[in-house]
Amino acid sequence: MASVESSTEFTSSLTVSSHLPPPRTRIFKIIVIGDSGVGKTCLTYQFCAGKFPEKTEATIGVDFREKLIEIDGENIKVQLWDTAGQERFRKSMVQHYYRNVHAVVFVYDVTSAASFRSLPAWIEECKQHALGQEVPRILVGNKCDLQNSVQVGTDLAQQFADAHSMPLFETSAKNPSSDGHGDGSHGTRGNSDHVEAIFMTVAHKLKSQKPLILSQPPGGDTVTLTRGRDEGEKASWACMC
Ligand SMILES: Nc1nc2c(ncn2[C@@H]2O[C@H](COP(=O)(O)OP(=O)(O)OP(=O)(O)O)[C@@H](O)[C@H]2O)c(=O)[nH]1
Ligand SMILES: [Mg+2]
Repeated sequence: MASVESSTEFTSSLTVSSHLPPPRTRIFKIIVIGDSGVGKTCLTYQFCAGKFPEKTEATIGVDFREKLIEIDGENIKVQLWDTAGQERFRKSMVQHYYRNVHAVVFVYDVTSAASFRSLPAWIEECKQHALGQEVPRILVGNKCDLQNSVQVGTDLAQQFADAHSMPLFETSAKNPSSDGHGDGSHGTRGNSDHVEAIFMTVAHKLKSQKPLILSQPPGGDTVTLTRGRDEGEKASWACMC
């Protein structure tokens, strides 16, 4: 799979080697997990294609969707892993979902109390795959357009999100500008969150967590790009699978 390396802007105080490779696009791997039917495929499609898919079928294994975005002048590829909710379609793939993942999006359906009750099991799966605390997680309640069928109130979802130190977003993959059904993580909110804003928030968080640091090797006059943390993390960024 493609390697992930870095680029950044250089400050004028540093001498830059003319042998530096051309800037490459960083890739953020974000997995989207939750029960079958909660709308993971629709959410990822809405973010990447900008529309609601006319028809979806249960995801088998995983579908990849990518979108190139720009944050503070840096091009970043957001790679969404739209995972299968059905156990039989995911069991051989699970270990690949979690390998070198940068962020996790947990999705439930606001019209399905069962999908909300499943969240602890999804969190447990993350734990079993030894996901580090530094990996951002967010909680998304989808299908807010179905206001008359809501089974999971914002207060309950917010309590759960707080207990697990995750921000909560409520949205609709179908109608991103539909009215929400109450107050959310951001205080009083009359509208549901836009799908695009949710994934952009995750990307911003990742970018701020993973700054590119310019360092000058002792005695050298060239600039080395590092990620500022230990080698293990650098390796995990350099290899997707
Ligand atoms: N009204 C409404 N329906 C939605 C929304 N998001 C998804 N759906 C519908 O919910 C059903 C399931 O959506 P999917 O995106 O395929 O669900 P999934 O989570 O990917 O399911 P698996 O691939 O089986 O894990 C489809 O019929 C969608 O049209 C939404 O925001 N509002
Ligand atoms: Mg799907």
